[in-house]
Amino acid sequence: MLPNVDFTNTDAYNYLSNHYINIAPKHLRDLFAYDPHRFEKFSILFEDILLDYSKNRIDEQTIALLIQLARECQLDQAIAAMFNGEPINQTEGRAVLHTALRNVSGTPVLVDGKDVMPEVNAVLEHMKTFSEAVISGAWKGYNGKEITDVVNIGIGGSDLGPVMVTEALKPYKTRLNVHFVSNVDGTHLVETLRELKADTTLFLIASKTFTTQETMANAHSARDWFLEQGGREADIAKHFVALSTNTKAVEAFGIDTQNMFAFWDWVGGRYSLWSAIGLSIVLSIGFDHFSELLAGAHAADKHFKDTPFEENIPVIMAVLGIWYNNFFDAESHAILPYDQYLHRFAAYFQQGDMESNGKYVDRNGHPVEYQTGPIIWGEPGTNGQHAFYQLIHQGTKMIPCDFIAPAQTHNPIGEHHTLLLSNFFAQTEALMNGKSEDEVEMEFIKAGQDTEQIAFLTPFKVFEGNRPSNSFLLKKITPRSLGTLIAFYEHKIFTQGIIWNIFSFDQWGVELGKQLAGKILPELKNDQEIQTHDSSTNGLINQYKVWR
Ligand SMILES: O=P(O)(O)OC[C@H]1O[C@H](O)[C@H](O)[C@@H](O)[C@@H]1O
Repeated sequence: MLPNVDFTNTDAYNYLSNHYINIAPKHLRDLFAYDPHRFEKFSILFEDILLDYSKNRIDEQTIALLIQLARECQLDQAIAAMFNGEPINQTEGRAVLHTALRNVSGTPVLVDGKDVMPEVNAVLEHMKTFSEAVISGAWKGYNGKEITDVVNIGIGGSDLGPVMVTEALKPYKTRLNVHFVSNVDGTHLVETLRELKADTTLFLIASKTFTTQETMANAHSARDWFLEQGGREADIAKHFVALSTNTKAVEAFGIDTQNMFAFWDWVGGRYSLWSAIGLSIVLSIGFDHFSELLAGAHAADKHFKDTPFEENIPVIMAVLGIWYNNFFDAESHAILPYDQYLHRFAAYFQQGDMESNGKYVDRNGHPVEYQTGPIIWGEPGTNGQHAFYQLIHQGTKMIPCDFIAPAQTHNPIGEHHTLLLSNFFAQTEALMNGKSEDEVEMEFIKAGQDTEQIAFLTPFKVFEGNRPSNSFLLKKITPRSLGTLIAFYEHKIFTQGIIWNIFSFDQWGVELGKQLAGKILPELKNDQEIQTHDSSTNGLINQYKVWR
């Protein structure tokens, strides 16, 4: 079972509250000036990933107290409970074992006394043989042609992870073109299918529950399209496979269960890219690269489980987030990859983090009296610099940022990568140092600006700095390093959920909208004026009925 500690009642929280008063007025520039060893003290190298967290508003005592906080919240016990397959997702009565999906060590993992690894490995073997057949062209469509295009139909966790990873690992692409359809807006499916041919297209219907409205609607329309384009009912087995935990619903849809890739209720949707839901990834980059992705994540799992908290990357990421969220009142956290291939990384962790820790009820069922999960957002650099960085540099909100960049690019053309990396280094330095009044004035004087203009313009050109960031420098984005990085973020989210004493692995908050949409749907099927809702909802629905 999970521990149950109100972190605001711990000794560490008390100490941190006092310590905050001491740290808050200090400028990072000064902290660096006082201590030339900050980088050595506050950075961790793991394989080909360097985390530099020295540009945070911390000193050694801050980290010691934050680690004490994690200890007092019994994080070690919680980690053991997760890895041991205890039903830590208590509101759904389930274990949380995405770590078993990448347990390449072969050691048994028990759920209710049963080792799940043989089943995990059997599905992986199925994914291997199937993907090899499709990639090699041995798997033929109904006209005897090779598959050229794969369309993954899924949403949320059954979409975002595979999209993010296939984009991130495009340099490893097989000959298959993999597409993703998630939105129930028909435009998504129509635009995706426009260029495709039924006899060379393979559909993956990806849904843990196989009941999700959007996915089922898209799957049925994809099947209609397939039949309209010349495919027959008997050909469906060659062109539709299911990735799901729900065998009955897969059968009811008409997919041969031979072509079903199973996973289990102990895999959370937003943690499922490592499971059969990753089949689109396997088809996109090949099974060997997928195995490396799993191995990278497994290495991160071992690091998280076995490393003292002081040197533990996910724990450090998590407690720094707590420091800003609960002491500095930061509301959001930006993820800023300086790598075009990682352009969906922040979007992926919007679900990963916000669906996990966007909760106001603690593990006792009581409303919390403190802040929980932050708003996660971000876009790749350098694009973001020309869009929203203004607010990060000179806005009124504190936005802790994670900067991520590879030292080596997959596309070394001209000076591009050096230009990119110069921006990556410059941004964290600028956020940290800022630019003082003196510096601004000196610049003006050098440029020959007149005194009146200098007095007027200086305040706008000053950057207060002292804005915190983490830097992840990776040697290169490879399947292994990406797997490790994703798993670090997953464990960060877990750690924060433990400290906030919330359940990170359910998502009841998405149900209300679904229920109400279900109620409204039949009301849209006639032309009668609606009066069953509040005046706003009635007004909107009735105007829609006039215009449609
Ligand atoms: O995989 P599915 O069962 O289709 O679920 C898809 C998604 O829908 C739900 O609304 C949940 O909020 C997500 O966590 C889940 O990933």
